[in-house]
Amino acid sequence: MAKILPSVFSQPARNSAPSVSCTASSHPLSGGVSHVSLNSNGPQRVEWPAIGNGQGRVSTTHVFCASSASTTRLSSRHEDSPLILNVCPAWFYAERSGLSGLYHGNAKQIEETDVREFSQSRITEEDEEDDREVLIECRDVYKSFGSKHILRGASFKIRDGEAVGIIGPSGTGKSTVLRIMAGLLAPDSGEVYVLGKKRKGLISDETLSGLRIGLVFQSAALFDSLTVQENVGFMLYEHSDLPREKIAELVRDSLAAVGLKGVEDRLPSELSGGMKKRVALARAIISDDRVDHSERELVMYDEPTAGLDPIASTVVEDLIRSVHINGQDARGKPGKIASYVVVTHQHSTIRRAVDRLLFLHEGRVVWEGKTAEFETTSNPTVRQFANGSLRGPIVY
Ligand SMILES: Nc1ncnc2c1ncn2[C@@H]1O[C@H](COP(=O)(O)OP(=O)(O)OP(=O)(O)O)[C@@H](O)[C@H]1O
Repeated sequence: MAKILPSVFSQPARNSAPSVSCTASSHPLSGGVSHVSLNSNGPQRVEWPAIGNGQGRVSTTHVFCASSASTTRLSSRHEDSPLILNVCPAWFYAERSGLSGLYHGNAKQIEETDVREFSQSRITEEDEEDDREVLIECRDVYKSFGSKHILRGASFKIRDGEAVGIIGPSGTGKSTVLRIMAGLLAPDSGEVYVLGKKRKGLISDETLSGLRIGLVFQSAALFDSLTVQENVGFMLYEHSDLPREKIAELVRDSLAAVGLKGVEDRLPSELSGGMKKRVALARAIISDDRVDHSERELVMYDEPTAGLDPIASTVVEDLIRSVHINGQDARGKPGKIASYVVVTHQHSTIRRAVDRLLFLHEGRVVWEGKTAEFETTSNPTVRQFANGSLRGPIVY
């Protein structure tokens, strides 16, 4: 029995049946758990290897699922967020940040009883897989609108330099998450950390956080009565003392970066849907070039390709990539925007524009993975979504 994790063995299994027991042995080098055996109801005895890093502090998460037929390693990652729990009614051995234990239940029971507890590990915890700075972290965020409980314990991190997609069924709270990250909406409970500092209110209450956050709305949200020039340069006209000619030059540069020329004097009503989205993108990336560009920047796009034909979508997807080339801004100058988040439903956008995905379902992140894993994961919720199937855990 592993000494380092006494809680695993001393605490009663949740919702336990009397015949379940769990044993483990220490890894000779790391001191972590190297092997876990689960003896569950009936004759089957399931065993599986576990990789622990022990030493009293477990930063790696391992979730194992023991069904009567087989034992599957569901996940082994370093995230604080809850893992793939929407899998099967079974026994789970979950090890994370000192909150290790043996759990039983179907997805609902697991999520409702244990996920909040899982996400309580400290923000300062080292991440062994990805040590890039965390720009924004949401921890156990809840948000309701009246009686509609939209976010129910959403936890995730966005790191410096990442291109992250947030996907999931309609109405699951993706745009709500973006607005909370952007500081336009306050969570009912849970925390949002910006560069490791807990946000206390909305963005309007904040002193400089060191992170510039841009949000490109789904509808492009251009001001109808302003020209493209005025829309793109809006922030600089309102909040900088730059001369008008200089703003005009920056607007021109930003529009050129999204492939638009000579549209400065047009009104939004004179643009196609794709052009409006590009203008919104230009508005998100424009900035006063006298400002210290060592300040980090995160741009968030809410369904940037919704309503566009496949080719126009490709143009916008590639633009999103290109304006975020690491180490360069939209005008090819050194330095700022390298991180972005895209909420999308479109497969092409998932494939082309982002590298990592967060899958939001019923108000929580139920799956995270690289874009390539989206097509191959066995997670039934993601599989159903990827295949557009009517059968599966997502109920319409
Ligand atoms: N300000 C608000 N007041 C009341 N209800 C709201 C508000 N904002 C969002 N909602 C509701 O919260 C739910 C989640 O909305 P949200 O836009 O975050 O979902 P989504 O996952 O982005 O959906 P979609 O993919 O369809 O755009 C919806 O039912 C929506 O009607």
